[in-house]
Amino acid sequence: MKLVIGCDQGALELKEHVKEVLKEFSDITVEDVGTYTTDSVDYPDIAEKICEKITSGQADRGIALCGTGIGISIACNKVKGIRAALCHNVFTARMSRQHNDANVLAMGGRDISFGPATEMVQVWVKEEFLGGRHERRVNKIMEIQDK
Ligand SMILES: O=C(CO)[C@H](O)[C@H](O)[C@H](O)COP(=O)(O)O
Repeated sequence: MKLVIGCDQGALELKEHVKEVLKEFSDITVEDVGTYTTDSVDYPDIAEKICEKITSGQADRGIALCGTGIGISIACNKVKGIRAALCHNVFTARMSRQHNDANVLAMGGRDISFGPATEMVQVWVKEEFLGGRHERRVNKIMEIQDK
């Protein structure tokens, strides 16, 4: 799986931690689209970079991080084809894959500590979409963007 990851200054340390966690998965390649320093940036710009990689097919899924995860997830969800899930624990991370087929995991660097983030990422990258009734609902979500 090709994974794209990005953050603003509010989640730089969490991004570096997540990249370390992802190294345990030999079948996952990671592209980091920034930011790379603590200088202030605007999270919508990072969201666009992440989503462009996914919608162009250069990445299968993404991880989007800002201080709370809120702003960057809102921005990602403005992009057609993106289902970004702001998750706070292993349960929501798992459900976002099983029920929502989320293609972006959003987390807050000022919200989630490294321990829970580790487990959330480990679960999220491996969990599969269950389909069935969930597929009908996800299809309805995607139809909204075409109205
Ligand atoms: O979720 C966010 C925005 O909705 C994030 O917390 C941003 O990282 C935050 O807004 C950045 O704040 P800063 O004070 O400019 O670092």
